[in-house]
Amino acid sequence: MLVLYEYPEKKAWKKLLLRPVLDNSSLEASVANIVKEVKKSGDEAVRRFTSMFDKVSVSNFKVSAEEISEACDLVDDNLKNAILQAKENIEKFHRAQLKMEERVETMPGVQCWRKSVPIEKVGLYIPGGSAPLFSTILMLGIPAKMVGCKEIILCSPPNKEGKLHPAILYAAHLVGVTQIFKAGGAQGIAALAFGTATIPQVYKIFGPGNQYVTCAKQLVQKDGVAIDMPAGPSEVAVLADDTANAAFVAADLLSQAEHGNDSQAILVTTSAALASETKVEVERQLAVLPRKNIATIAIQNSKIFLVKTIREGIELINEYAPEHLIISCADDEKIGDEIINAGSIFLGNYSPESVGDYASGTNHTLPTNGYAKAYSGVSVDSFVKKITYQKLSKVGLEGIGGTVEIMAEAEGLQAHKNAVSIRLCN
Ligand SMILES: NC(=O)c1ccc[n+]([C@@H]2O[C@H](COP(=O)([O-])OP(=O)(O)OC[C@H]3O[C@@H](n4cnc5c(N)ncnc54)[C@H](O)[C@@H]3O)[C@@H](O)[C@H]2O)c1
Ligand SMILES: N[C@H](CO)Cc1c[nH]c[nH+]1
Ligand SMILES: [Zn+2]
Repeated sequence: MLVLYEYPEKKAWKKLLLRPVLDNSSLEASVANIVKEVKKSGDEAVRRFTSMFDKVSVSNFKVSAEEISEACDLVDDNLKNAILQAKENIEKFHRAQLKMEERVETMPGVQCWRKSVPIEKVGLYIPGGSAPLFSTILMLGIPAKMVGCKEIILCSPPNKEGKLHPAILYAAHLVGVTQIFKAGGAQGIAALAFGTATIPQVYKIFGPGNQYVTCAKQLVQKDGVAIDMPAGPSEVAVLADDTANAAFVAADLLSQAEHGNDSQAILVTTSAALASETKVEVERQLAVLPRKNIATIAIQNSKIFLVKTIREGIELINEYAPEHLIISCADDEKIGDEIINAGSIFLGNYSPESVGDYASGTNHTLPTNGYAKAYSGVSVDSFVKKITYQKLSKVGLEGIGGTVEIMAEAEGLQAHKNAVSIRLCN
């Protein structure tokens, strides 16, 4: 049952907006142990934790070419066509992000420019604990391939038969993943971070996952591996006025609630009528969901906030910094412009969040747990490094040299000054 908070005071917001998290100390300790073991014992530890958590013993983590071709035959044409349509839109949206930057002459004879260089080896984590999220492969594999990453390594947890879902293998093959491994959870992340005899080490790890996966990504960063962002349990916030439709709002809240027990959905509204109708609708729609058990727990962690004005609603949303925000208000675009903290925004009554999850073109790998205050979702930029270049002519160095000499001297760094002076004297 969704809890309704009527006109909560601002000073209470922070506490009311907390996400449902596992006890952090025990989570970190158990994930740190898994990471340490994989670093020390490689494949043996990955195998051990796979039996422990995925309840299956896997002799060879690597997915063979035969397994891929068998899986491709198993995916029906309807699903293949849907995946192809989604792929086309995701490619279109991400291709528009590829921009060549100009050379800039900051002073006569001083040229500076920046070039995007693909990260050579990337690891894609594809969640598979409670649902095989093959759509995430499109979200990560398409931009990785588009920018030219050479090695694209995919890890995902095996099912009880020790296999990956056929659609995962089909999508991975379609986007050009180079190697696929049946290893999930914190052990899969650690394998990508340190490498094992079977699983190659990568330079950056991408992808969402549950709290174990997200914690592992954050821990391996300390060993010098980059990560995209903390993309943990899914969440959605809806900001609505009395033009919203309660049945649509309830469906949107449930669409994220069904991801996991620790997902969260919140409704912020100025309409008391919408608040109570949505409560009823959520119960009605929830009762017939196949993942009712999961969504029910997530809904218990979810909330409705009745606020006095939309302005107050905007402030509350900016404090919450949701992964997804749906704005179902008459002034959707104007309100959207005032949101400063959100991963991805869906405007109006006909933009359900699940369209962004699969097929509109935007990326669904997004910051959760308030990280949208500082992080963006995955984009083509996530898969490149930007190298800056500069070239000075003699005239250029003559023009800028004095400035550098004065600054270097003021910092007490004589050798820096000398590198300029020696050239100006010759
Ligand atoms: N933020 C985003 O962009 C985004 C996108 C898609 C999905 N998600 C989220 O990804 C998550 C997927 O979670 P999932 O569980 O279905 O799949 P998952 O693949 O992330 O995690 C499954 C793995 O967790 C590990 N695990 C389970 N219990 C454990 C325990 N007690 N100790 C240590 N490890 C354990 C196991 O190794 C298992 O293979 C959901 O929370 C969903 O909301 C987020
Ligand atoms: N809503 C998830 C991101 O939080 C992405 C997803 C994949 N499949 C369905 N949904
Ligand atoms: Zn989703």
